[in-house]
Amino acid sequence: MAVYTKVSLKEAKALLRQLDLGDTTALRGIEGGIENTNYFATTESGEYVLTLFERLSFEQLPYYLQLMKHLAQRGIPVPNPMGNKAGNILHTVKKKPASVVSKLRGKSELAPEVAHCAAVGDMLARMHLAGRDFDMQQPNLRGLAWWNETTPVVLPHLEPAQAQLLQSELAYQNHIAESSAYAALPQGAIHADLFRDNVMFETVDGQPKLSGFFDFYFAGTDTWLFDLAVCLNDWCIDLATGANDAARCDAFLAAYSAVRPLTAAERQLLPAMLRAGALRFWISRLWDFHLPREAAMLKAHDPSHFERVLRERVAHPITP
Ligand SMILES: Nc1ncnc2c1ncn2[C@@H]1O[C@H](COP(=O)(O)OP(=O)(O)OP(=O)(O)O)[C@@H](O)[C@H]1O
Ligand SMILES: N[C@@H](CCO)C(=O)O
Repeated sequence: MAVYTKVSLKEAKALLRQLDLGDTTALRGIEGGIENTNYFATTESGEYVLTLFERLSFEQLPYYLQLMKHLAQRGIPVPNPMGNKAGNILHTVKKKPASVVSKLRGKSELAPEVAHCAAVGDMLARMHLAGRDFDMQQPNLRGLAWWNETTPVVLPHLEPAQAQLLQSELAYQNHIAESSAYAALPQGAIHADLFRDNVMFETVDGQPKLSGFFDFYFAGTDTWLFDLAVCLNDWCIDLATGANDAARCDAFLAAYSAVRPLTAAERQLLPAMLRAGALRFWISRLWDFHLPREAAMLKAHDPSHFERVLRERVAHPITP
């Protein structure tokens, strides 16, 4: 259960009252998640999520919280950070950085169908456009520089064929990043980790309705195409084999492009970015698996999944 730091009802009441959210009537620890301490809080004005950040610092958090606030203000369904009278959205509880955000309705859809993929594609494009006038910058901390730094750390743990694939793919991505087509890719604030478990859906009139994107703590400034690729690699593949699912992929891309048509450079580089998206999570999973740090040990994801996805993306490039 992800409650590393216990918060009493009294402590929660004090904070939520300061945020003008009314009296807190219930506080319940949330079991999912491994990074942070999370509670659902019910107050007279609604339901909220209280998070105590166990790893991210006071310096790192403003980018993520301000991005969520910015997107929420522009109608993108994301948790909205609640501010105090002075407008501060980063709080302190038990000496740890803390936030109180609106609770999203619904639940994650872990076996998405075409309709779910279309809904995520549509909202992803809207989110990218809504982020255009967000004025804070932070590099994608799990981008190319991190892949170059981390590859030598994980290489000693790999079989020769895996090491060869990892090194050749990294060389390919460094080469792509130098190209003029890459330089032409539109950039902005991206989520960078929008997997099935970071999106909520509710059912309205028997139909799935997207009710929110959350967990923005890998967000950063990067190409919109990379964000799209990360999504396609999770929402639109067969998890057992890593193979592309053409129907879901087409639906995702069509819905995204209907809101923001892809540029020529984006269409050209989609196959390369699908490989980049697989490489990013292969490396991070290898890193978590072979070099575990405290909390990450609790549920290291299977690295071989993204090795399979990468091999599929190399063997069967898709053309948008
Ligand atoms: N704003 C929100 N609205 C509704 N539910 C939320 C919200 N934020 C978090 N949750 C619920 O809490 C669970 C844990 O949150 P989250 O996944 O962000 O955990 P974490 O420990 O902060 O990060 P990680 O997923 O990286 O371990 C989610 O799976 C979701 O069910
Ligand atoms: N979505 C990531 C975990 C959090 O970054 C993964 O599946 O490896």
